[in-house]
Amino acid sequence: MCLDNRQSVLEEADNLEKKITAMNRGFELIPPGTIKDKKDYATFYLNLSRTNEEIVPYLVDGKTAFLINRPEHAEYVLAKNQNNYKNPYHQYAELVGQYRPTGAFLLNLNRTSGNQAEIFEGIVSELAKAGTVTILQWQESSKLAPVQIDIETKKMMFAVYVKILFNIDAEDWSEAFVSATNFIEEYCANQSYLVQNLSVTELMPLKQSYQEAIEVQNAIAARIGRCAGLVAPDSEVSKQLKTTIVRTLLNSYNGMATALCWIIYQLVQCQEVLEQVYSEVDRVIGDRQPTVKDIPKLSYMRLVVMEVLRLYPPAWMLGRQAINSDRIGETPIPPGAIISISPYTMHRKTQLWERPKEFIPERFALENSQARQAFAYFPFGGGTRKCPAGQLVFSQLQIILAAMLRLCSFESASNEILKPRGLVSLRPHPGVSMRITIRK
Ligand code: HEM
Repeated sequence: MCLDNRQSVLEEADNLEKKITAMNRGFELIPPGTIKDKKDYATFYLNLSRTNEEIVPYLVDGKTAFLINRPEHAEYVLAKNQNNYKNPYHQYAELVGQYRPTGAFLLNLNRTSGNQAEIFEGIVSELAKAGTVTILQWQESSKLAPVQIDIETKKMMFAVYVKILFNIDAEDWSEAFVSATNFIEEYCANQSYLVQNLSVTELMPLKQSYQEAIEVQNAIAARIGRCAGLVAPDSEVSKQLKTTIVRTLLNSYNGMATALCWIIYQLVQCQEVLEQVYSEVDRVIGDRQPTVKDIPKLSYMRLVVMEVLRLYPPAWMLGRQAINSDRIGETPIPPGAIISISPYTMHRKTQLWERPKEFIPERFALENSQARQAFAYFPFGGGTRKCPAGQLVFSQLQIILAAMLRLCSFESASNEILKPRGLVSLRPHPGVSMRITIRK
């Protein structure tokens, strides 16, 4: 572990982070309600999907785009005819990088010796340890003030995945990376609004903060690259490697943190389900750390995780762009057309799901799932670009939740009903604030 590097990246990131948080923390870039439906992208697309049309055309910056509205068409674009649909360039390019990490990049990073099962055991033990340490820290700080779970889960998951993927201890960098990323996500999602509505003098400091936030991400990615030995100690880390590292981290920690946060929120809203989860955790785990062997025994918790990822899929919107002209169902698709495929809207369609707004984990029990159409449920996408972590994500969330719930209980510190806010990920809005106590 390279301590010198670690010290200087900390200072570098810390200075930049101070500037960003001074600019951004505590205020919304766009005053609530200013552009109504459009600012609330998740509701905008949900409303679009409520028509009976098989594909819903809509306008983006004057050009026609299409929202896929049937599972068979999601399957067609994401899998069956995937070669005709590439990832489009969009305003998040700086955030996610031009270079896309693949499953192969992830596998190469796993320098742990041993077979797949041993590697997975290592990941599980890392998650169980992180869940235990974090929940006790949260419980301590909750004595003074409620914990902002939406921010804290991101910091925890960032450190966990830097450890799992790169074998580096990065707790000290998580605050800087997470707040820089939050700022970029917010700025990119609202960029056209800001450009149209702010004067140059108002826009300048935001643009500068945005550049600084990108620098924070890159500085941390470069040090991770060096500390992990992905380049020689004295050589430059290429832009390609930096963006690959940033994007790998965003893919892994951001989705996991968002999922964990929604699960905790949803369980606290539904005490009956929470009680069943507690009794399963107590029966299966008792007073030790959860391990790989517990995963199949935490069967009710798995249904809970699947149902939360139906209601609140963190990767709520997948974008593609047609390369050649095509026909999807009855609809002609011109070359270059943007195609939006949303797990969020598909997971809430009344034609596919009974009582879709309700939280009913039992709908994922085997006997209730067999007749389900392919691509009615696809929180991890589909085809060759499907999430390489895929099904393992359910198990990883089971472990981290079991590690937390066996020790502590959560109580909402606010009566506010959260709304999903669709930026890069589906964030809980305005934020999840909880009190945490040791379970008797
Ligand atoms: C709840 C957690 C997660 C969710 C909901 C999720 C969802 C997704 C989805 C929907 C895609 C496909 C995007 C598209 O088709 O455009 C994707 C891709 C990807 N995910 Fe995940 N993911 C999660 C966790 C993870 C984790 C833990 C890792 C790594 C350890 C990971 C690594 C990746 C990578 C590398 C890709 C890009 C694959 C490629 O393009 O070749 N994800 N993820």
